[in-house]
Amino acid sequence: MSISVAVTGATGYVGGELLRMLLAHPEVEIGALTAGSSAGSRLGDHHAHLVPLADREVLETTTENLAGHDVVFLALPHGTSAPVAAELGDDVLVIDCGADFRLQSSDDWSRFYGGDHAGTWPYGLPELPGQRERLAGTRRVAGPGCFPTVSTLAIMPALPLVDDSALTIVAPTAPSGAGKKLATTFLGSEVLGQASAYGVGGTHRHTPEIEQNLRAAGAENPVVSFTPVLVPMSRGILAVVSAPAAEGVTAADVRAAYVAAYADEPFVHLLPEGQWPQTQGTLGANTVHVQATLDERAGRVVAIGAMDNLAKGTAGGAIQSMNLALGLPETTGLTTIGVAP
Ligand SMILES: NC(=O)C1=CN([C@@H]2O[C@H](COP(=O)(O)OP(=O)(O)OC[C@H]3O[C@@H](n4cnc5c(N)ncnc54)[C@H](OP(=O)(O)O)[C@@H]3O)[C@@H](O)[C@H]2O)C=CC1
Ligand SMILES: CC(=O)N[C@@H](CCC(=O)OP(=O)(O)O)C(=O)O
Repeated sequence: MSISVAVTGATGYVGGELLRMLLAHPEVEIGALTAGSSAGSRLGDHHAHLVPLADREVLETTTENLAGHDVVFLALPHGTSAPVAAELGDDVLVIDCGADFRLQSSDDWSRFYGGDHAGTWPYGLPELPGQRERLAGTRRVAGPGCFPTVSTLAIMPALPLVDDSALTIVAPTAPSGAGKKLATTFLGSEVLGQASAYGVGGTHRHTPEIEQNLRAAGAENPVVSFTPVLVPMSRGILAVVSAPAAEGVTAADVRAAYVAAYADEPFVHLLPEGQWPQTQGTLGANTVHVQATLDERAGRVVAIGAMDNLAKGTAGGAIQSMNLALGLPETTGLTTIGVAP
């Protein structure tokens, strides 16, 4: 089986990570590579690490250039994906790495993004209950935001054990989450050697997406206070999630819930008791490392997830969804092996 794949936004961070991972996929043949203003350049001018593709020309993102592929990944800025997707046939598997089709509520879309809501596609987080079935055979996938993936997987098993109306998430994150254009405008002197919170006070646009996921995972009335924190690293997120424990919950209950939930998940790695997730172990891998416990004194469950925002957080997760949509084994071409030190 050879699946022809086009990547739009190929010169960006997500496009580059998609191509790095697709090069390792045994069933994939890499077709058109497209972008915006950099059309006409060589891919190697943008991604020196993608040696096998260095001399490939970057094409314009047009319907003609995307025609004839089995799969089209959209790694474009918010609002750019919907018009491109509208021109692609229903038989083509289209996977959007941006936000255009993630939210179910048009009110949430208006409040956090503004403008018209393009619609809702099957959501590319296979670990949510029933989601593998929804992704099987689909020809449209909305790839999740990076904070929603790691936060959801960190706290999901504990939801029956906590008050889900009082969740807090504080998540140190890498500037690469902002994309190449923005990340290269951060001054080194402003990012190196400091940490800075942003999107404070319930304003970050991933807040409704996280709550949507927690509802899908069984939470009745999830209310999340989410604060991302920019820190000096090239990739990675460490999501620290906590919520009041329900009456009578013990540390053993918390551990048992995580063991049961993740025993068979290929890409969620529950660490041995007492070992806490670090971003480094996830770099370049399609994994989330998870640990949780009970803070008995404060009466809260504390759960931590580490993830590479570009790997499982975007490109790897998108390829995992591609595998499911096409009926391939879910793990095909995806690694759980990170990079260290
Ligand atoms: N970075 C991350 O960690 C994550 C990103 N995402 C999402 O993935 C998508 C891509 O993000 P990222 O790679 O970080 O962004 P980048 O800014 O790094 O890359 C954007 C890409 O889109 C291309 N592009 C920009 N405008 C247009 C246009 N009008 N038409 C065609 N191509 C265009 C750019 O091409 P050119 O160089 O020619 O301008 C570039 O290839 C975004 O929707 C983002 O929200 C999702 C989860 C995590
Ligand atoms: C550092 C930084 O700016 N990170 C981004 C993460 C964006 C992301 O992961 O996803 P989408 O943009 O596709 O929603 C942010 O906070 O918006």
